[in-house]
Amino acid sequence: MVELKNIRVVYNKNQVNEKKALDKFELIVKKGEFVTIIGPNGAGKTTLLKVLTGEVVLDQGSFTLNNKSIKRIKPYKLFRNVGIVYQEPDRGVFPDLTLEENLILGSKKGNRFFSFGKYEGLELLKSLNMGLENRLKTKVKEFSGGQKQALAMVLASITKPDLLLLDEHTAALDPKNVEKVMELTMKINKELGLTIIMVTHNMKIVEKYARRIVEIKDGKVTKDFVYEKTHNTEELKKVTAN
Ligand SMILES: Nc1ncnc2c1ncn2[C@@H]1O[C@H](COP(=O)(O)OP(=O)(O)OP(=O)(O)O)[C@@H](O)[C@H]1O
Repeated sequence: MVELKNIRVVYNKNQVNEKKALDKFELIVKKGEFVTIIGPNGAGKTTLLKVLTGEVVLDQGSFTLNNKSIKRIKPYKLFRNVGIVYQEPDRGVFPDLTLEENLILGSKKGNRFFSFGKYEGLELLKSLNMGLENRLKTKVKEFSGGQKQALAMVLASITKPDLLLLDEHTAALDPKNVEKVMELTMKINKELGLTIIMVTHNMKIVEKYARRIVEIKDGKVTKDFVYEKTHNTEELKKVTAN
């Protein structure tokens, strides 16, 4: 479970360009939940993800992950407990290594079992039918953006982090690959049971895949509701119209 209480993050504190990016920010995410974060530019979405990865210092408030205060988790531990996939497919993979080497490095036991070729995640990748089945020995830099991003998702998930963050992870992909990567996202949530917080500006994705939607504006949660596709499309329309 993720618990953010009364969070304030201030950039450039005590300078003329001081900016409160999050203020009195509250969010609780249960284990296994899939939460979609939306909001206008500058609302504080990326800052929220930076709080969750431990990249920014809290000016005020507390963040607990599975009942442990992050103040007591060492940064390298947080890195292991929180996975993140960014917009740019190259950021989440090792482009100069082969698919097999990427999977070995990404696996939990990667280092110890390197020579035995043990790795996880290949079945998940194969199930997407993205043409990766027979490309274990191919260098990842030769893959398409969609293939790389699918691999980045798998690498961020196979260690089963307590939390998986997705920062506009489909924004650089063409519509076909957006669908594939979202299919994988839902599998990772449902089949691996990972808790996911996804930031997106893509309202088609919101309409098709979102369940709980949290809207952020001016550093605060302004809406938080479960999107029942048949029931409250009006609620979603109100949010997306802004
Ligand atoms: N490193 C920084 N130094 C100073 N101000 C910053 C910094 N990072 C973000 N900000 C400011 O904090 C506010 C929140 O930014 P943030 O990047 O979290 O918003 P966002 O919702 O992710 O926006 P976008 O959708 O455009 O990515 C903005 O006003 C932004 O200009």
